[in-house]
Amino acid sequence: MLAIEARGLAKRYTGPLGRKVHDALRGVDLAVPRGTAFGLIGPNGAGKTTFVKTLLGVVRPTAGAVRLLGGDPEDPRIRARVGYMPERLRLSPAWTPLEILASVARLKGAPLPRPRALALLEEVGIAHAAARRVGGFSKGMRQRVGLAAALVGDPELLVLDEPTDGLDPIGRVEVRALLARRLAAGATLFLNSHLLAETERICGRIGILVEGRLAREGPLEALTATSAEWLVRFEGDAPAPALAEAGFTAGGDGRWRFAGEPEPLNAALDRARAAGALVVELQADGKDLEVVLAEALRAGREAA
Ligand SMILES: Nc1ncnc2c1ncn2[C@@H]1O[C@H](COP(=O)(O)OP(=O)(O)OP(=O)(O)O)[C@@H](O)[C@H]1O
Repeated sequence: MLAIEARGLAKRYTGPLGRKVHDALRGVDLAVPRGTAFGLIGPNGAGKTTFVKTLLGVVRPTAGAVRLLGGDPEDPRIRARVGYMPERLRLSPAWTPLEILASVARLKGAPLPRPRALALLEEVGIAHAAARRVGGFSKGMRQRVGLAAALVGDPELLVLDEPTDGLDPIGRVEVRALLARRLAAGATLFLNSHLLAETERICGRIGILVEGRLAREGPLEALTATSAEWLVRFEGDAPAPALAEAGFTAGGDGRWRFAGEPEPLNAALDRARAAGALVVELQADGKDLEVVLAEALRAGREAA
């Protein structure tokens, strides 16, 4: 079952008299299965926010179609099952977090007793300010209120545009843990973020949007994997000739390199251990998301 299904999604923003302004989306196909976490990344202006708004029926696509949780994103019954946190939160300054949650609950037609609202605010770490006006809140505090608002009604699909923007490092860890709990409970996460490390930690599947097109899409491991290479650190006085004999080559940084699939790697590690070596660190030699993004950008611009 799919949580999100986009087919041939295109969005052309037009100016007065229909003059062409910008093709923000140029035919995006995407399927996100239920219960998974998907991260959309890409440079400024790539069309990420337009994509999210199109998903949610906030922006009408020029061409193509979207299904959310098997239904129409403009259907209020579908909307009630989706939690959305926009990139630019507009919170009425005179309202308190409790009042904001109550109003979201009314809009969604979801009952929200006060203890449940307080529990939500507790979960995002803002319960201490539950009855204070948000006008005086810091960016991080506002962000937490926005996240609590997105969680009203325990949505099956959470669409979050830059959810950790403005949060301090502890706040980021807390939000990551919260998202992991929701995912474990069966929710689907769709994250739009500039923070690659953040996306890498939360999402199992990644899409890279470049100039309105999905340049790459797939499981994180597949996007970041190089050929099967491993870096191993042995305890200081490991016998170098025996390591070379076992199939390792010196990496130059104190680590040893092994090229091969997990099975031959383990056999080589067994040989090294039999010769008295002790493994203290083992790492797959992959690219990080930053490198993958840079490659996708280069390829996308060369193709354009
Ligand atoms: N309402 C609008 N009218 C005209 N052009 C728009 C409108 N909204 C967005 N655009 C243009 O569409 C393109 C994609 O914008 P969008 O906000 O979707 O990108 P983004 O990937 O979310 O960028 P960022 O990472 O900077 O938030 C940009 O060139 C932007 O200027």
